Amino acid sequence: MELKPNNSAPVLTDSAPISKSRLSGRSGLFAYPAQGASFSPNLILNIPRKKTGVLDDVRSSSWLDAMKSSSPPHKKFTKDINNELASPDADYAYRTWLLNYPSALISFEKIANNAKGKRIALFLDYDGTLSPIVDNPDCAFMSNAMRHAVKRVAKYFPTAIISGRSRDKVYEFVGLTELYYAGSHGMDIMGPVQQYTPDGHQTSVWATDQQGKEVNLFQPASAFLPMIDEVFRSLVECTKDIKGAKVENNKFCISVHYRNVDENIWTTVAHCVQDVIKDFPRLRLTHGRKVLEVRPVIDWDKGKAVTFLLESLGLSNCDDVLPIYVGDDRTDEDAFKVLKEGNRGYGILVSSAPKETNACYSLRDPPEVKTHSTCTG
Ligand SMILES: O=P(O)(O)OC[C@H]1O[C@H](O[C@H]2O[C@H](CO)[C@@H](O)[C@H](O)[C@H]2O)[C@H](O)[C@@H](O)[C@@H]1O
Repeated sequence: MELKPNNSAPVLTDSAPISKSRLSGRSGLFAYPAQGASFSPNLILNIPRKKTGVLDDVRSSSWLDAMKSSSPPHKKFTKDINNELASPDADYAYRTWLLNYPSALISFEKIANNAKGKRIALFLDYDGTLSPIVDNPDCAFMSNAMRHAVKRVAKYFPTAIISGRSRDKVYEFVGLTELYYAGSHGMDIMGPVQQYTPDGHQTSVWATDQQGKEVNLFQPASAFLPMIDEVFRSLVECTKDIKGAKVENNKFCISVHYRNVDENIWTTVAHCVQDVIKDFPRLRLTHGRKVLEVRPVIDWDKGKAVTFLLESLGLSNCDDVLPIYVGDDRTDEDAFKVLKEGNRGYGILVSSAPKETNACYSLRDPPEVKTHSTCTG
């Protein structure tokens, strides 16, 4: 990929010390010259982390509870899909929850009426939304029918995928050139060349995509690349003897999967992760679906990525634009919140179990997402 820096080159604004050895000697890893790499001061999050006591956190039951509750047991997408709701109690709870978060399929007419005269902008999560949750993260393929539905919808509406995966990986899975892609939970956005410069974001560069088309690359955490690489290698090393553990490099963040690890040793996984990151106060840990995620402490998330893309597309502050975000995970809540707070559009949560959410509607699983996309397109 050829990169062409535009006029608004990143500024060196490292407001807090970071060891020189971690930044030096690895400039080749930067997507654009390390000289221009930035810790944008207004993006740095101030999350105090105690140096001691980190491991105590892991030992506490709240950690284990969070790990246990991070994902319902995934279902095989076969005919017994409703087995999860086999218990009458669970079924009742789900139907009661649906009163507050109605099915986007059943509410399709209402949604279509709201969208009348408006331009829809569609944002989609990948894992658990377009592809089913499976044991091996490398095999989370989307179906051809889903690909076809997304391709069709993207013909009519600007459509972006915002994933926790690396941007390259999610593109490899989806393979559609007509979409915009944001990887690493929105920390790696390949969007349109901006006719409109999103407010206060000076760290974009022009680049060319696989087709040679000019695009805009926004990577607010680019200065963290050497650190992420170093931590990735340490995590691989320290989890190598834990059967079933898998460390995935998502470029600007790292996933440590424990879905296939014996539940009795989940705390061992958590210990390893805490042990590695305790010396990196600029990294933090979050929970995903049977996964611990290590990411830079910057004020950036999927919600900010939605705002950024809407601005880049010239679609923000327009009354005639209706952004819709479809996602299944905690990280998607940031995007639901952004749309809900500004009353700008709405989120659709993909879940087959009741969950607290900022979304307005729900879909049960990826097959329902496909049906909904087919209706929309
Ligand atoms: O933002 P997303 O596109 O939803 O990505 C979030 C994480 O998804 C992947 O992990 C999850 O899906 C795997 C495949 O189904 C599953 O095995 C794993 O347990 C889930 O956590 C991906 O591997 C992660 O890197 C993403 O951060």
